[in-house]
Amino acid sequence: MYDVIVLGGGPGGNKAAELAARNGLKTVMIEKARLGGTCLNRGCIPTKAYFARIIGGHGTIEEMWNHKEQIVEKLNSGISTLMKMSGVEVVLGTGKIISTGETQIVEVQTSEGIRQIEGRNLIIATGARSLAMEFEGADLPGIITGDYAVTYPELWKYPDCEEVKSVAVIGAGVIAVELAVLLRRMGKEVTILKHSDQVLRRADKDVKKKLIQSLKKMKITMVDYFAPEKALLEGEQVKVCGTTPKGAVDINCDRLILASSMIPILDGYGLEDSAIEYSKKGIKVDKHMETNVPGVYAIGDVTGGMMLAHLAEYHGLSAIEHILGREYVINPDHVPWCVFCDPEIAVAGITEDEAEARNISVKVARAYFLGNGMAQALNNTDGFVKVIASQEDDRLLGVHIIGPEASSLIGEAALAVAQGMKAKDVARTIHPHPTLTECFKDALFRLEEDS
Ligand SMILES: Cc1cc2nc3c(=O)[nH]c(=O)nc-3n(C[C@H](O)[C@H](O)[C@H](O)COP(=O)(O)OP(=O)(O)OC[C@H]3O[C@@H](n4cnc5c(N)ncnc54)[C@H](O)[C@@H]3O)c2cc1C
Ligand SMILES: NC(=O)c1ccc[n+]([C@@H]2O[C@H](COP(=O)([O-])OP(=O)(O)OC[C@H]3O[C@@H](n4cnc5c(N)ncnc54)[C@H](O)[C@@H]3O)[C@@H](O)[C@H]2O)c1
Repeated sequence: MYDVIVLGGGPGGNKAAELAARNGLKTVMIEKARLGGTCLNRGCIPTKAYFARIIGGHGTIEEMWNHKEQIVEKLNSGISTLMKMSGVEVVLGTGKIISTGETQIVEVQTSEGIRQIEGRNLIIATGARSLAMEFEGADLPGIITGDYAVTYPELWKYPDCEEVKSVAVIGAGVIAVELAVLLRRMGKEVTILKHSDQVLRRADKDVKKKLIQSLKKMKITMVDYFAPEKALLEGEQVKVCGTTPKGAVDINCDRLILASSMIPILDGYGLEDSAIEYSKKGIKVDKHMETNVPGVYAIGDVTGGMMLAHLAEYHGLSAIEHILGREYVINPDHVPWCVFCDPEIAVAGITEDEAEARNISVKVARAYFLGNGMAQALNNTDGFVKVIASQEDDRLLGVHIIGPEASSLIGEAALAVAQGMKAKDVARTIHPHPTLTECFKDALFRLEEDS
């Protein structure tokens, strides 16, 4: 009998299994494909390997695919080693929940046959997939879903990628924006077909405005309020036909990427036949990530909401702490997130609009990278840091960065927001010179000047 069975070996499952085993719990993790899940094999890591090459300017397009493959291989074997060293037993095969209750039973179809595994606790970490779009022809060749788009050699690998001159992307979320920017910077003609007039719906309004300007400057075409009706093949090309409030729009492209949201995976592992509560938004959990069935937890993308690798890991921490009789509860306002486009975007805390919706009176200030010595030295001055603090008690509520190395800069802001620090105290924490972090400090001081 195991103490913990983890179903799914992505970032959520890996972290939960590692923490469980390191805390002395007898742990088994079941994975049907490759360790590392979406994040390592076709999500965060491959896209950022491309990002570093294409946007960071390290090396050529020719080297890019191999660089990505090497990183994925290296990290994949790193996870195997980590699991072994932590004392996690890894079972490769497809798991199916057979029963839940006092004892959780999962049956695993392995290459050697069926194995039945019993445990006191079960953690479901089966992830998400791209939402299937329902228009006619959505499954034609040349049409790719966002969750697997980085695995296609014809989009990224030289010389195969030379064949593809134009790409259209349906969606305007993080996946759509990141892929559109990478492909544009590789020289493709890129069209973003948007559901509304927005991009990155959860981002701050000034950041969105700046992002749209940057996308236009890059000559990425955007079509607003596009509703796809059908797709057809015209020779080697895909023709997407749809409507907008201004009339019919047809787009011809070599490849079409469907990136209009990810949805939790709720089928294929016995969830439907179990007593575990779920809706199409995901498996329902409480603040400890426990489902309605005591001893059964769900973490990561399968719970819906914000789908982020780091959040999946912290969900894992929350579940394991609860199993150990301790508590770690996540405040959704304290989950930072980043978008690896050009300029980079990073967020900690809430937006001005969210503050307004909650009747919180706020003060807001900005500082621009144009006035920052290190940004000037890096010749990368495009963007700003926007800070939002409570008018009442000066608590830092939100930090929104669009600019150089935004994703590396957000850690400090995430700490300050999560710890409920006052903007004045963060500003008075000495920031070294010359660094990009001074732009954050400058925005904080400006908050004092403006109020
Ligand atoms: C293109 C793209 C880029 C992304 N970039 C970022 C980023 O930069 N930063 C970020 O934070 N997030 C990013 N994400 C999101 C991130 O990948 C996910 O939030 C993260 O992978 C979720 O982790 P998870 O453990 O919940 O699920 P997953 O990583 O999806 O892992 C689930 C695992 O469960 C396994 N599994 C499923 N069913 C079974 C079964 N029945 N038996 C055995 N195993 C099973 C699957 O094979 C898979 O390995 C990106 C996603 C995509 C698609
Ligand atoms: N850098 C990162 O952290 C990173 C990178 C990629 C993905 N992710 C995560 O993965 C998850 C999924 O990303 P995503 O981009 O699919 O989702 P998302 O929720 O960010 O965006 C979905 C987008 O698709 C649009 N859309 C919805 N229905 C549509 C339709 N019928 N036609 C056209 N557009 C439509 C929405 O308006 C929205 O802009 C997110 O939670 C995201 O945070 C994170």
